[in-house]
Amino acid sequence: MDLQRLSYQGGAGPDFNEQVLHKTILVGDSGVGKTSLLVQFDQGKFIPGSFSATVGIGFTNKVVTVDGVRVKLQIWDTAGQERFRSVTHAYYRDAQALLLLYDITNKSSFDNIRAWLTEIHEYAQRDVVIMLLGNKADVNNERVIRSEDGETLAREYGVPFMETSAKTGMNVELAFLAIAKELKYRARRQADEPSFQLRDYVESQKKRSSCCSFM
Ligand SMILES: Nc1nc2c(ncn2[C@@H]2O[C@H](COP(=O)(O)OP(=O)(O)OP(=O)(O)O)[C@@H](O)[C@H]2O)c(=O)[nH]1
Repeated sequence: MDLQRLSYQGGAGPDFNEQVLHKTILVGDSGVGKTSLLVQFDQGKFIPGSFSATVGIGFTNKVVTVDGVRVKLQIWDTAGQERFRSVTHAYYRDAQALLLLYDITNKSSFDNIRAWLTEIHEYAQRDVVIMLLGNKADVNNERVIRSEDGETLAREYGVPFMETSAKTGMNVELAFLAIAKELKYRARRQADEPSFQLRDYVESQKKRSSCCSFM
């Protein structure tokens, strides 16, 4: 998908520049739906049609409100193709969060998750927030990766997991808001504030929306 159309300052408000910028990066194989996920989150729409691979990297700024606090996310959309890997690695280092996607209808995109995690551990900060997303959950009839397989892999690496659909919007907002909540908690934690566990939060929110799951 064409990044030219994505690189603008979305959701800016009056105190936009006063806030801490939280850099979040979308990674995963080419075609898993990174650009589509970002467009769905930012613009609430899905652009169907032929697939056009991202070239290079671009970002969208988005301000979200969590627990009454405005959190500014700078969301970077990377190209999944191998030939851009050295470019995207350079962006990992100052990322606070990484959303790692696979496509539930594409086995190799799931098999490659371990390699992505190895790269992330090599190039990103040790305490980077990672979330695993199994995208295209709307295409259940072409599913080759069971939801439990995603859960098991995520548990092995100690990261939260959910299935999403950039097409229907399923869990898209939840994924970004959960990341924003974790980043807000880390940046502004008050001494008397109870600790926030991202995985527990994601699990509780998934249960609440289990009415709409595709499994
Ligand atoms: N049905 C369905 N199709 C999707 C979904 N997400 C993305 N697609 C389609 O999958 C194709 C690839 O989507 P992109 O968002 O361009 O994938 P990408 O991960 O950004 O790919 P690269 O830019 O090459 O890294 C497009 O044809 C999208 O319309 C989804 O949740 N459901």
